Amino acid sequence: MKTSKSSGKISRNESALESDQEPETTELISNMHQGVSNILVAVRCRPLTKKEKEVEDFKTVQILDGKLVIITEPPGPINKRLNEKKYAFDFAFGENVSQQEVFNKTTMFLLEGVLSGYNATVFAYGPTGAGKTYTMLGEVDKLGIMLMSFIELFTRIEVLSNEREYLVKISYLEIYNEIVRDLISPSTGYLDIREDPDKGITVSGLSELVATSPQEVIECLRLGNKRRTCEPTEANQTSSRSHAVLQILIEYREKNTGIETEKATGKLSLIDLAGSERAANTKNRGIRLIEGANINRSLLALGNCINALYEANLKGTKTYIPYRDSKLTRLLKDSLGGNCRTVMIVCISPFAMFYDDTHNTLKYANRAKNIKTSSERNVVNVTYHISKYKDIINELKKEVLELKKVLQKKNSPKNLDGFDNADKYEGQLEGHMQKEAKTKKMYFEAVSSWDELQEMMLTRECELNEARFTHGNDSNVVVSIEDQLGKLKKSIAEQEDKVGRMNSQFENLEKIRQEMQARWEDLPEDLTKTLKITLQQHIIMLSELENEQLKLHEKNQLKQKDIYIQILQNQLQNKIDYLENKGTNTLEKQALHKPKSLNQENFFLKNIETNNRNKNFNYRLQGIKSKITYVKSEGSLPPLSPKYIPTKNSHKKESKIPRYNQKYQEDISPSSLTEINPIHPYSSKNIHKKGKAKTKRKAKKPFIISNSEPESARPKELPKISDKFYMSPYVKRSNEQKKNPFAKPYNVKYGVMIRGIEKLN
Ligand SMILES: Nc1ncnc2c1ncn2[C@@H]1O[C@H](COP(=O)(O)OP(=O)(O)OP(=O)(O)O)[C@@H](O)[C@H]1O
Repeated sequence: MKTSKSSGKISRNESALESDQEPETTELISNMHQGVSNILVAVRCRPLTKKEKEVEDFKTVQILDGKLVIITEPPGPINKRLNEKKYAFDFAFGENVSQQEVFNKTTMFLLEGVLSGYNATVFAYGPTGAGKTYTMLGEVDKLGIMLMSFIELFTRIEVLSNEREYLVKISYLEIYNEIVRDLISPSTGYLDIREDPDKGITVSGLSELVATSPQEVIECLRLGNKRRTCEPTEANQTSSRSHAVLQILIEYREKNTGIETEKATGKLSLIDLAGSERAANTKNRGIRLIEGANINRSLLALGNCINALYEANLKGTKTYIPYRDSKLTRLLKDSLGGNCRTVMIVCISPFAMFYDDTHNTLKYANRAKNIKTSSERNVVNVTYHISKYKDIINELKKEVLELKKVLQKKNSPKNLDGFDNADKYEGQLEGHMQKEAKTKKMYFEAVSSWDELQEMMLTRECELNEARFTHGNDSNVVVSIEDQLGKLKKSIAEQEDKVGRMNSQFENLEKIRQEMQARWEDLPEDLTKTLKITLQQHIIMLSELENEQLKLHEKNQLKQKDIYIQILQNQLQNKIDYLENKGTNTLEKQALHKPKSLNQENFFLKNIETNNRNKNFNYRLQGIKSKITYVKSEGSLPPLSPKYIPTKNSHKKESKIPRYNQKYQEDISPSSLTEINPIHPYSSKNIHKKGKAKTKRKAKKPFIISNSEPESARPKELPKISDKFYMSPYVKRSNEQKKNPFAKPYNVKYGVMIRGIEKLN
């Protein structure tokens, strides 16, 4: 036998179920399992008995397509025309349908549920002599639903015994004249029907027999039926005068779980009702009449309950259901509207004399089929197999995740009305951007000031050199310039500190900005977009600011190169002059020029060496380029190197390198360089403002330093200026951020000049 351990489902019986059941049954079963409908109504019409055929062989009932019941009013003296009514049911079984087929279609599918903790009820309803007992209990060799259910249940339990421990208990009672009696132990007397909050409807004191095989149940039923109140009536020679209720309780517990599991209980109620009858037809008298009244009373109550359930279903509202009107309805409370899957097998007779009963029965049945109830599993103590716990845990995990998401959404500002928090976040960003922009500007200002100080220092160094050359080392002018240089160096060091502070301030602000961005993730999508766009604009603005600074710096670098070229040209020219004069001039001339030229030459060579060793010289050249600007714009003489001081011999110099001749003569004319101004007259931080050395400039003709100089006119080799000046990493990053402004920024130093400061340190 094939079993499925993991799912606990019954393979053998499922396949048996599939093979035995009609497709429409599968649909009905599916509907019942889904709770679409919890009541299945089947009609079974028995054949005419011999006796009936002798009286009247007209059949009032016809079954079509296994679902349709056509009832025809027998023709009489008044109604000559045949009057037909049609009713459709879940199943309609004709007179030739076997017991097995009825069981397969109406009861077999319930058993799986019963074995898994659901309640199910099958009851036969109908007028007396219509075949209820035949259907439920059966006859010799024609077993009814009760016995077939037992046989099937025990077969299934055997299959499932590897996984579950089952306990089967049976009780058998009758309701006779509104009295409940135990059919297994008749000595228990009359019993009470009670409603237990946990167990549902129970009969107190009812004996329960633990059954281990179908044979035990057959024996029990045989004994019970002997005790059942049956009397011959006009309608039925062995008429059941009571409602017989067989209940099968199935408890089970999962095996081998390793976990203490709880038990589940399924209950199958199989009911053979007493026949509904009309006193007129039965011709009962005395006790039979009272029996009939009680039977009809309980069946009437059953009919009323079915009606009420039908009405409630139509209205979709809660309606009072008169279960308490009879013992039967009290007992069937959870078989009709409660926690139960119910099958009502309506037995009818085609005998013409029972036409009215048959018709009324069909009307009830028609209402009953519209009842929908909600079925629940009896989970007093639910037992699960270990594999099911895994599924449950996974489902619970999913549920927890979903709930967390819901909770997050609920707590998130996204759910606050619209953009309640938009102002707050926009305000924060605005404030932060202002801080960043301000800090960045302050940083650039600090660097510019530092640059200016560097420029001044270079100027002073040039002046110092000149002063030493002109006035001697101990002169007042030299001492004064040395003093100024000392102060300048101190200011430069302070300015460097300031630049460093500004830089780290900006870095901190950047971190804060990143934290702020992270907080935006939980905001409404539109708000996040707005904030990101605003931030993007801000970053672009910063980049533009940085680019401007870079452009300025590059421009200065070019000018510095030009100046440097010019210095080299001068050196070269001086060398040439010196060599030319060496052979032709007098010894006095040589004495006059040689020391000066050598002095100048040493000064610049020293600077070139310094430049090669570190980049200080670059910064000093930066200072020089500023001077050029002054020279060009103001026509003032730059107080630069002694190189530019003309020789007293003012004859036109002829370069031996022809390509330099013209330019050199234009640039350095003797008349324009007769005097030098040792103090830069326009420096904003001119510490010599009040100095006595302030003199008026006389020279008008400045150097013409132009970047438009043809390439061929430039010296082939220039002192290298570090690549780092051509592209700021910050600008690089900003360009990337233009593409993706929210890309994670990598760790860089900001600005080009700060690097220079580091080098200096
Ligand atoms: N489907 C059937 N095929 C053949 N015979 C049937 C069928 N149904 C009922 N009978 C026969 O009809 C007679 C009456 O049936 P049964 O006793 O089951 O009726 P009942 O509804 O239980 O009546 P009551 O309510 O009075 O107990 C019996 O002799 C039974 O054998």
